[in-house]
Amino acid sequence: MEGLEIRNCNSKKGKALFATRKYEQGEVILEEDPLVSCQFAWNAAYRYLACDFCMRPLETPEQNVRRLSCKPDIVLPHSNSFELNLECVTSCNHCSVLYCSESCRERAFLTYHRLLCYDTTDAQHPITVLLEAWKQMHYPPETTSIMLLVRILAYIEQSPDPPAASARVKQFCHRTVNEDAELVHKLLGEQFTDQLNTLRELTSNVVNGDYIQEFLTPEGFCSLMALIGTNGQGIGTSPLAQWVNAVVEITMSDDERQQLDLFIDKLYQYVEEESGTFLNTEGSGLYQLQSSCNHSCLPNAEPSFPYGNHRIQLKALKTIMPGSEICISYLDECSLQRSRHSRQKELAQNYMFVCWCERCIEQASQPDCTSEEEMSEDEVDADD
Ligand SMILES: C[S@@+](CC[C@H](N)C(=O)[O-])C[C@H]1O[C@@H](n2cnc3c(N)ncnc32)[C@H](O)[C@@H]1O
Repeated sequence: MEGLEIRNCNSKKGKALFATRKYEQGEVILEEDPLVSCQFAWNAAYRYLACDFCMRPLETPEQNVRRLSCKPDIVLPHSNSFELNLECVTSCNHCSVLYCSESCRERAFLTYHRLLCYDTTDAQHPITVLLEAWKQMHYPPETTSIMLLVRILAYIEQSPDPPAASARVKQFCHRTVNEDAELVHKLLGEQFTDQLNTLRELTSNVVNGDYIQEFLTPEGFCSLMALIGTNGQGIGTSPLAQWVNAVVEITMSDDERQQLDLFIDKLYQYVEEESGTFLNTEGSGLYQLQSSCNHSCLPNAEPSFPYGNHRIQLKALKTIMPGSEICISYLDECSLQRSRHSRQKELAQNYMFVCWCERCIEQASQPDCTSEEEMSEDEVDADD
């Protein structure tokens, strides 16, 4: 971990990632693969075809946009600017799960799949039953997946050194028992206690063993749910988004560019109309270094998925000096432009913390400039 260190930041933010050397704007700070990752259950149900291990798309951008927009005749120009090698696609030797390569198949089997191999067409199989229960409790847009939790448990249980694997999992952001319960309540809604018990029972039918007993108690399971809710990083590997990124780089006349931009806007509109919420992130993963990155409303780094799979890259948005904390934004561009009041509200509602970033601390001493529109949204919220 050259050039970086994880250490305690303060009592408000907990652990944080710090630079131990200078990073120039645009420089890659880190790249890492997740401990485990998985597709969201609803995305899989909508046949979002991706490698079961690394989430690389297993369909071309054209196939992807035709399916998501329900327009089978759409033709994407410059399709050759996006290469998708589907020749190496393979499946598990024992079940029908698909992988983009032999290497992903082997790594999945070694990490968790040995314990989770099952006939995906068997409606009675404990994994199918668990996924169906999860889908009924957690409608899109999903923010995490019960499969991520199941893969963590299988990862510990089939590890050559289960206590060490369990310790690695426990290093992720930790909260108190009450905070865990509050977070899971938020994740599952009003029925949370019953639903948590159902999920716990169904999960222990899927994966069980000596080394994971502590995670299958009511408290341990709640804590693991909070762990995936707090640390799960959304993974975006949409082939359509990758095609858009590739065509933006092509040199063309202003006229052609304008036509192409209009065409892209229309594509997104079609997709949004048919299956909007399935477009942006297709799953989530648990990253050891990345998950120690705190949020800032003035971020100095940005994560992306440049390889079209679950490998994350963190790049500097500005020059970062040694000793500085490296922060990303948990909010989207649009929310970042809003007042402190609105940003704090969104972070509290979606991530359950009060933001102590530099920008919020500085703005706390100034009069809040919440717009009338934001105020009236708050009033609507308050009425709810
Ligand atoms: C993915 S973890 C980041 C690492 C975390 N600080 C730790 O100690 O493991 C996300 C959690 O960090 C804390 N956090 C992140 N950004 C924060 C901020 N700007 N202000 C206060 N707490 C923050 C919140 O508790 C949040 O749920």
